[in-house]
Amino acid sequence: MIQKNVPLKDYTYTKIGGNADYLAIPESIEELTKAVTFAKKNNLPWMVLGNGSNVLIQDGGIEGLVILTTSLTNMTIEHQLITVEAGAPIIEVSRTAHDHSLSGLEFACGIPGSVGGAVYMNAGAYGGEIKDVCTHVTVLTPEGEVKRLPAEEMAFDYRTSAIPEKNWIVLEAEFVLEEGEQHVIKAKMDELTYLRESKQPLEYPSCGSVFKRPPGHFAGKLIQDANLQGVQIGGAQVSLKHAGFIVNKGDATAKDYLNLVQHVQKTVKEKFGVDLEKEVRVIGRA
Ligand SMILES: NC(=O)C1=CN([C@@H]2O[C@H](COP(=O)(O)OP(=O)(O)OC[C@H]3O[C@@H](n4cnc5c(N)ncnc54)[C@H](OP(=O)(O)O)[C@@H]3O)[C@@H](O)[C@H]2O)C=CC1
Ligand SMILES: C=C(O[C@H]1[C@H](O)[C@@H](CO)O[C@H](OP(=O)(O)OP(=O)(O)OC[C@H]2O[C@@H](n3ccc(=O)[nH]c3=O)[C@H](O)[C@@H]2O)[C@@H]1NC(C)=O)C(=O)O
Repeated sequence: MIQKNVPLKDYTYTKIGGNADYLAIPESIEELTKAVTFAKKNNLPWMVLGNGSNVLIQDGGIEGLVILTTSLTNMTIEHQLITVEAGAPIIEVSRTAHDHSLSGLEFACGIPGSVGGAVYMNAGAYGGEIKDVCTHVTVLTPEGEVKRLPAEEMAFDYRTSAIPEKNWIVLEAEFVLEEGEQHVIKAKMDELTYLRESKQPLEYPSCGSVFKRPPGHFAGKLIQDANLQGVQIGGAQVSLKHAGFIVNKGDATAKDYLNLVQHVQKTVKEKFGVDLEKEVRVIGRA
């Protein structure tokens, strides 16, 4: 079940990154807990990877065990409640909600992450956020306990939650939605898909927004106004379509990407006095 020295770049949206020392792809929550036990027994650090849409894995790869959740996709629907395992794509949950005439997850119809990743960072788009609909999260604690916790204990905020600090692994999330009319739900999803496709460079590998919105500003606008669009280091380029994205033009390394991130941060700071904080999670060995 646990493989050694596995390339990770095909598990990420940027198509960048070195190897994991160990990789587990559990097919059940029991197998996931066994993988954590393996890491503990062997004194290895462990981390979770979902859809790989918000990470930049460095070129030296990842020490210890990477647990990939993408095979944990069970979902049940009971009236207005959807209960779903961490590895399911949030896009699938959004589609299922539509199919059952449930409203509240339309905002997530184009969000590329897994349920676990979306909960971990309180994913949001077009005015909606996970915290608007998530009522409970079942987590595995570092001590090995499985706990079903109310959303209040997640401390959801703009692109953050309590999960990283507590070192919890999300196993399952519960979403409570409202009954709606299917054609209205569909119209909203179509509108958001149109907006996303017309504004974001989905034709190239990337990790979405590289920076958070600085208070009072939009990262993309600042980067555009600093004339940074099209600037390229190695294979990493500030997108010509949306300046808040850095795209991989084919052969970018994590080093290229991070050098460009630094260049953008420095230039925006010099021109506008604003600090751009990374939204993407940079992990692994340089
Ligand atoms: N709004 C948008 O358009 C976009 C939004 N995003 C959002 O970024 C997020 C990325 O999701 P995804 O691609 O699945 O995540 P990733 O695979 O990119 O993982 C990112 C981090 O999330 C943590 N994580 C992932 N799954 C779990 C889990 N089950 N339990 C605990 N922590 C977990 C890991 O933290 P650790 O290292 O601490 O283990 C990991 O480093 C989503 O919220 C996605 O919606 C991404 C791109 C565009
Ligand atoms: C892509 C992600 O999420 C996205 C999410 O899809 C969109 C849509 O709701 O809103 C956020 O982007 P964003 O802050 O860049 O929002 P956008 O609506 O695209 O742009 C904001 C403003 O900046 C302007 N803008 C944007 C890009 C650009 O090159 N130039 C520019 O001037 C836009 O015209 C708009 O007035 C999320 N990012 C963050 C960090 O909050 C992600 O999390 O990875």
